[in-house]
Amino acid sequence: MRESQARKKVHRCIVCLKRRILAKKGLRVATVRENDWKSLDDQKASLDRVAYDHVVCVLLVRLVFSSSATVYRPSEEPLDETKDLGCTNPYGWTKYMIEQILRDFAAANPTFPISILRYFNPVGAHPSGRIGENPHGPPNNLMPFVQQVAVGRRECLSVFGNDYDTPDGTGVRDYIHVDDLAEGHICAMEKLMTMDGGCIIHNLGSGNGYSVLDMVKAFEAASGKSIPYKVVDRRAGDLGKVVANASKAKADFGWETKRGLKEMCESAWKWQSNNPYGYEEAVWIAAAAAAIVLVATASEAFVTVAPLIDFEAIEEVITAPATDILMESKPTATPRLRAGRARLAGGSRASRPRAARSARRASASVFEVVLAHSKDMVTLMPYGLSEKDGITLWLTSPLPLCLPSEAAASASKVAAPAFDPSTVRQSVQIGQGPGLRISSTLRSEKGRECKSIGLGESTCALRWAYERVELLLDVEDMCAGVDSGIDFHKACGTRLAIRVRFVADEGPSFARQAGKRDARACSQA
Ligand SMILES: O=c1ccn([C@@H]2O[C@H](COP(=O)(O)OP(=O)(O)O[C@H]3O[C@H](CO)[C@@H](O)[C@H](O)[C@H]3O)[C@@H](O)[C@H]2O)c(=O)[nH]1
Repeated sequence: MRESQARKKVHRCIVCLKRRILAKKGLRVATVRENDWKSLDDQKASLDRVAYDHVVCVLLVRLVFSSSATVYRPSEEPLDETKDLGCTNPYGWTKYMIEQILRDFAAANPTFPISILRYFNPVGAHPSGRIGENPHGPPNNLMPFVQQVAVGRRECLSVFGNDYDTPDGTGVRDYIHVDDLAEGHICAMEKLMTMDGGCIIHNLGSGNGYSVLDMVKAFEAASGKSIPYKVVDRRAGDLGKVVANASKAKADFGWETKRGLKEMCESAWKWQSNNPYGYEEAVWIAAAAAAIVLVATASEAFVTVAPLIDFEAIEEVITAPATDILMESKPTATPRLRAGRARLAGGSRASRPRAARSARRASASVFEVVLAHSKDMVTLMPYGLSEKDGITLWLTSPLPLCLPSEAAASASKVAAPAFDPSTVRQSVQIGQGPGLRISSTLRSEKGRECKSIGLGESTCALRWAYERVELLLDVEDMCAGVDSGIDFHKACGTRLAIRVRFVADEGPSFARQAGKRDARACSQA
């Protein structure tokens, strides 16, 4: 979908939303296009007065601002909206200043109602586990850090100080589930609909304080994981206790938090465990049952498929479109592709040494791979490679990688959703073990966008921007104990065609490693 189409779609949604709001208020709905606002005065005469006002209001003059508890002058008393303001960090000052501007603006424009919402500590995720917080780099905030420890991305949580004047000495905060926060916004918007002007300010917090260790324990209970932690010095600027007095929001628009620590931690864990590396680094591939097909071509070199092979599912996954796609990308490979599939489907381990022998003869080997995979991890283990070997992987997304529809996911069918760049995030994550370094180039089929991605030692991330792209991964170095493998984490949505080519100056040194690999492969299978 082109950008203009995406914009139109968003615009239609906005208009639809506005109409619904108006209809809910029992107002006549006037047809007003987004871009018409400048000429609304001209249209005034032709519109029903009330509807006009509300259309204008909906379009132009109602605003909810996401502010923060950080605008309050440091205080360990429960913070109500009358407490003194004053910040200790630049982020806080941005919120403070915007609040000030909005207050002034509302005063100067008495028909412009504004709601300022001061968030306390939002945590948790959408209950589906598909939308969650995705910090860039090491998380600064407590819960994302805890989540990454639980999922194995970080070793240990640092607890910033245990000598505060709090029950267990660790910092106490007012954590609020993001869904409660979202509902707070709806309440604020509804309140604004009843207002002719003015600026209202509300805290969005629960009024309950929990310590760092309370949060750790709650998360351990929700996730079943242990969260190792060590106590370190206080973080500069931290307060012992920051808790909201949230009674004003309840009094003014009937809002209060409904979800507790359990829901916060469970939803956060669902998100994090489903997406260990967040949006950028998650692999979204087929939603079928755990299945993977490797098809050896060219020199018939081999890749060991470690766990979770479900050949029935594979047959289901390798449907005509996938094959077509492979054919499209490499038409001459088709007969070998079939042969390779048959051999793999037979699952004969005895064929592996033979495949390795074939591979020995080759200085370049090509594997065609089709993946279909559910939540579980599948490991592709490059067979019998040594540190001298190079490997090149192409990951080709035949269809845009999308989140599957719920229905498709629950039916364990491969979904082929429509491509909508405004809503879809498409990504792949490749994890490597120690010693495996990868660099990559992402390019769209039409060469419209080229991007180079340097991969770290353990992960890589990319996002598809177009409907069809290739990811070219050059494995530059692979250590001798190739038990690292290449892990494709988590995924669903559609199929990936992956071509794997081994490249080495003198040919892959399978001879030295094949026996060891075979033993390992067998023990894993
Ligand atoms: O790795 C960590 C991170 C945090 N903490 C502690 O956990 C508590 C919560 O910290 P954090 O999640 O960073 O939240 P706050 O420091 O309360 O700040 C958040 O909450 C404020 C009030 O909403 C916002 O203004 C800030 O932007 C937002 O980061 C504090 O006691 C921290 O000392 C740790 O012990 N270890």
